[in-house]
This record gives sequence, structure tokens and C-alpha cells, in this order.
Amino acid sequence: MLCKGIAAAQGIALGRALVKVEETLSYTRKTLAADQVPAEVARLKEALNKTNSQLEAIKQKALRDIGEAEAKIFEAHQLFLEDPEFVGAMEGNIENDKVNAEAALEDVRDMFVGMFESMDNEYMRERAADLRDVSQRILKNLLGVEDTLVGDSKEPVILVVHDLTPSDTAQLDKSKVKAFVTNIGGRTSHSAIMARTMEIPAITGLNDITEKVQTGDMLIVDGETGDVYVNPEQELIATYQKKLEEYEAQKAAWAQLINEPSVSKDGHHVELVANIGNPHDAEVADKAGAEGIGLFRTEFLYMGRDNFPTEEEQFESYKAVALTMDNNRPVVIRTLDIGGDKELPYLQLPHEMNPFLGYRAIRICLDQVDLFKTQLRALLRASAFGNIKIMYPMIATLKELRQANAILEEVKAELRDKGIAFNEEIEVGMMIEIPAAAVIADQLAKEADFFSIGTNDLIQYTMACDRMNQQISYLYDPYNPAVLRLIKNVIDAAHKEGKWAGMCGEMAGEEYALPILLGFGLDEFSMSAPTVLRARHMLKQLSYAELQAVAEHVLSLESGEEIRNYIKVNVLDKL
Ligand SMILES: C=C(OP(=O)(O)O)C(=O)O
Ligand SMILES: [Mg+2]
Repeated sequence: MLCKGIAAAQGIALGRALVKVEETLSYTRKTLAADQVPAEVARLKEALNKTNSQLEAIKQKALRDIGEAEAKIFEAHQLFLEDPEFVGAMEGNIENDKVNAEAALEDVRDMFVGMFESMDNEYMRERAADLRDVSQRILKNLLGVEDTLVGDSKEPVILVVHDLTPSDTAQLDKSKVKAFVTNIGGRTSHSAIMARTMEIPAITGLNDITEKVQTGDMLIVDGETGDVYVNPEQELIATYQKKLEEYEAQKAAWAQLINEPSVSKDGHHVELVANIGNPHDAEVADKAGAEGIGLFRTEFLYMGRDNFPTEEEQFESYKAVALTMDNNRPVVIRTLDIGGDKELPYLQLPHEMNPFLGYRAIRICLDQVDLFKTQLRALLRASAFGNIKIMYPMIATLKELRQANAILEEVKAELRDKGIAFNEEIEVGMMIEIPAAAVIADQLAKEADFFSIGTNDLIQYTMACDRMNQQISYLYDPYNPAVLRLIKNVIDAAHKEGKWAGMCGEMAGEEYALPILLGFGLDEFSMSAPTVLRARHMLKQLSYAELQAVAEHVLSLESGEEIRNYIKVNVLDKL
């Protein structure tokens, strides 16, 4: 059986399925005799300690493998275990009501969750969700239930789940999980982006894979095509085993290119840079051969915590990235892009019918100027330590660009007055992710130093198709002629004004996109770190001169399917 989903993270995996459905934890409410109380309190404390150690281990793993922002999620969970009101209430229930620890836990949890949820405040609702999570973990420890997605199966497995939260993804151990496949989610969802950083093949949006597959079934996961084969024929297994070996060999060959320049067969140079969410990612990108950072999503510094990061905290993060990217390598740092699918509970954004079309990103920053200025000050100060460039997200009009630049000029003047160093020549560019901006790119190019095309959003806004909704994913197509024409327009407009154009949407790292974008003349390609060397390898085999004609022809084709097919036959199959 073949199931088709969304190729969320590249790579191939063959192995046995482990289908994981959320288990219900049952226990009996007991009334204790007075002399049983001390032992019950001790049992609770033991479970709390165990929970704390588990969370500490997960936090350290997240810090090592993914990043600080993700690690903070678990730190917030740990705080509950030290909260005297929460812990004291549970002990009180055991002592006064003479109930067992499980019952005390659930009563206290329900009381706090009810209280948080009744506050009609996004931040408190998040706290309620956190408390549910922690309580579930404590309950498992009281009941002696294993806390692991994969248990202790001897063979590494392919995880089959309804959905994976970012915290689930952070916990995955690459030596135990070969790949994961989920019912819901898209290619640009947070856990998909994390899977790519962790190099775990992943397929999302399979609808009902948890029902079609049983634990122990043999699976083939093709992270290039989004195909999952369930109990395939021996012949197909052999084909994929060969593909897997080839893929591993290819990876070894790509690794040879780590210090090579990114040039095409005929000597055309482009920049291959990485997308990051925190300073640790920059180190990963450096080791993966990135020539710089094309997108630092700074909103991750703001997420998973209780209040705004200070200017000092931000300055340290930006400076750290600039220093990692030594030798004047570019570091494009995007100002806060919160809203849409990225919530910030303590900012208390209004509830909206269409958050992706709402109060988000630069719209918030131009409205809450102090918030914006704090970030700009930190960015300018860090620019004294490396080749930092500032980038605004979600610009729709020339007026917004001018407003943002005017605020930036104010901040620069304040720093000059105080004699604080920054790079006076700092480049200031903008994302092109709203069709309106793509259409007036000629006007914007006169006032922005560079463009970076954010296809993740540009596609959803051009096609009126939610990037998270797999039901209409046939519309979410980077190769749709409308999307490609906008991209071409943006690149041409930048070049006409002598500016450079890059791309930091996920499309920039796609095999089919590289020849087209190269032919269009894109100057900078920003992608997940593990994709950089593959792109460099491919680039070396491509001729810029030939691809200009190919790309020109692509613009006359009528559908994404036709375009992909044309690229396959005329470019990819010939490599
Ligand atoms: C890079 C982009 O930004 P994000 O994915 O953070 O919205 C984009 O929209 O393409
Ligand atoms: Mg975007």
C-alpha cells in the first residue's frame, strides 16, 4: 500500500512501524488510613523528583540538538514542580482529604487549569496547557508508566503518530527513531522545520496513517517524494535499500564540499546560506558549510518564556551569531515576526478571525514602537561585531518600509548621541512575502538594500491557501506559474536598482527550484543547514548560461506539474 503525504524532511528510511496513540492513564481513587499518609506524600515527592530529572534531561537534549528557545519550554515545565502553591496543594489534599497521590494530583491540576482557563487570557491558557503536560508526566511516574515515545524497542523504529508537538520532536533520539510520519501538519510547520535541522526524515499530512498502519508493519519512508509504502514487496525494499546506500554515499561526497565556493559549472557564484532560529543553530550551520545566515528568525528568542527578552539578552544572541559567522560572512537578522501561527502569550494579541491576515510582524512593530526600538538597538549594537544586516518581515507597502526605516534612523541617532558603536554602513532589507510587495518590487527596490523572498508566506497569500492546511495542499505549490512570475519580477526589480535578491522560504532548498532560481538570477539561497552541501553539489553541475534559457521557458508553461516535469526531463535527469 502506498500513502502519499507531504515531504517534510529529506532522507530515506526503512524499518518497522511503531504506532503511537495517546494512552489513557487509569487509576483508582483511594481513601487512606491516617498512618498511610506520610508514605503517600513521600511517593508524590519521588514522582516529582523523577519528573524533574526527566525534564532536565529533555531540556539538555533540546539545548544540544535544537536550540535555546525549545529548551525553555521544558524549563517552564520544571518551574511548576517548584511552585509551592501547586506542590503544597497536592500535599494538603493527601494530608487533609486522605486521598492517594494520583487523585490529589488530578484534583489540584483541575482546579488550577480551570482557574487559568477562566481568565480568558492567551498567556494563562498556555500555562494551563503546560500544567496539563507536566501533570500527565507526574501521573505516568506515579503509575510507573514508561515515559518515552518509542519505549525500549531494540531496533530503531519509524514512528507513526497523529501529530508531533515541537516538544515531542525535541525528545526524539536519532538512534531510536529512523523517521516519523504523521496524520496532520505541513512542510513549513515548526516540527517539520525542526526535523530538517535534526536530519530525521519526516512525512506529514498523511491524514489517517495511524489507522492504516499497525505496529510491526514494514515501512519505507521517502522524504524526497512524501511517499510511505506499507508492507512493500521485497523488490521495492531492495530498490530502496540501494537508494539508501546511494544517499549515504552521496552525503559523504557532499561533505567533501564543505570549504568549496558555491559556483556553477560555468563559474557563476551565488551565496548558499542557512536559516536559523537561535545562536546554537548558527554553529550547526557553520559546520554544515553555510556561507552565512540568510534568515535568523528572531521570534524564537521571544517564544517559550514569560516576558520579552531584554535588549542585553538580544544583543548577546545577535553578537554570538555574528561572531560564529566570522570572516565577514553575512548574517541577515529578521526583526520580530510574531503573529500568524507564531503566538507570544505575554504579548496578548487580540483574538482574530484570520491571524495570518491580521495584526502580525512589522504591523505590530510599527504600532508598538518601544518593542521595535529595543530590538533595533540590540541589532545595531551587535552590528559592530560582524556583518549583520537587518531585514523587516511582512512589508506590504512603501509607507511601511519608510516608517520602519524612520524608526531605525531615530535609534541610530540615539546611539550616535551616546557614542555607542554600530556599523554605519549596515544594509537594511526586507522580506518579500506579500504579493502586493512582489508587484511593487520596482518601487521598493529603490529604498531597500536587498530583498529576501519568503515563499512560505508568498505562496499562501498568492494562492489564498493556508500553509498549514493539508486538505488544500494541491494549491500550495511553489512551482505554480503565478508564484514563479512574482519571484522573477522581484529578482529583476532588485537587479535593476543594483540590489541583490535572495530567498529564505523553504523553496530555496528544493532540488527542482535550484535550477529555476539560478536561471532567474537569484543571488542568495537560504535553507536548512543540512541542505547546503547538497545544493552546492548540484550547483557545481549546473550551467548558469543554459539555465537562463530554461528558466525563461518555464515562465511560459501553464501549471506546476508541467514545470516540474520540464525541469525533471531537461535538467535533473541529465545530472
Ligand atoms: C521565510 C519565511 O518566513 P516564515 O516561514 O518564518 O513565515 C517565509 O514566509 O517564507
Ligand atoms: Mg513568513
